Amino acid sequence: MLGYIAALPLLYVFVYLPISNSYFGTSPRPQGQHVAILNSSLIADDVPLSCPHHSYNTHILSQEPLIVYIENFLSSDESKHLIEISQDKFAPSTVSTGAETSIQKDIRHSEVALIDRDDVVRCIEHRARDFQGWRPDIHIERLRTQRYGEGGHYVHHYDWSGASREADRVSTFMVYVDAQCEGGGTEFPRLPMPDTRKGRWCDFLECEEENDDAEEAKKTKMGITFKPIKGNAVYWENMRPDGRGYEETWHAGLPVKLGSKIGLNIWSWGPSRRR
Ligand SMILES: O=C(O)CCC(=O)C(=O)O
Ligand SMILES: [Fe+2]
Repeated sequence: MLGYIAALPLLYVFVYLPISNSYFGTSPRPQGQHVAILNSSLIADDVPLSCPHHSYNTHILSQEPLIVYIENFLSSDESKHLIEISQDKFAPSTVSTGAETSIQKDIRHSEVALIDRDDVVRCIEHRARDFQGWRPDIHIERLRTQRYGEGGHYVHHYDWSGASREADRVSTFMVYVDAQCEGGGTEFPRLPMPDTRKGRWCDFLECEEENDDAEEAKKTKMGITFKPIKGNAVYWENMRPDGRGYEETWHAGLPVKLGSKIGLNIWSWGPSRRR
């Protein structure tokens, strides 16, 4: 059972084709190399772009699957800009089962804006590709902001689709662009709580009160919730090396109880290793 995923770009034009010499002229390429054919919802390699210096802090939550918390992924000017360019584009979010795409507010209650690729946005795309080591085999899906009002939420789901043998969403950046809200955390019920005595996890995760019972405190607790903190991001890898999705990445956008939250989805597509 795949469950619901955020509406997918048109897959049929994003097919990883084995490169053949006849298609690409005479220069021979090694067998097994692949190339993506892109449509307007996936971003092709770009002309070089000069981006202002930007720095962020990283905190590794897990190595397998790789999950990294990124402080200051966006500057406050970038967040402001993303909010501005999204305003007149927000439309009700959809969910997709693979075959069908529909609005289902019991599953996903929010609005999404497919944003234009101006220079600020392209520098954010560059940052996301740079973070992933400029992997030549991945392509970023057109960026979308997502706005949740009171009661807005997204039930537990995977970001990977499993729908195509050729390509999948190999990684996710969940970026908090605005977070003037109560509630609205991003919950991963299948991830264990890290040792909160090490690192600054309670700055970023919902933490329980200190437990005086030493035995109780030692037990590993399952389930973590990232607080929505403006400018910060959670990065995770969706796919195992064998091509299956990581079940640990099952996650939800918890209901916003008060106020509103704006997220930014950065999804990278890469060749599927499924057989
Ligand atoms: O808003 C969140 O916290 C999660 C959003 C999400 O999982 C998604 O858009 O795929
Ligand atoms: Fe998600």
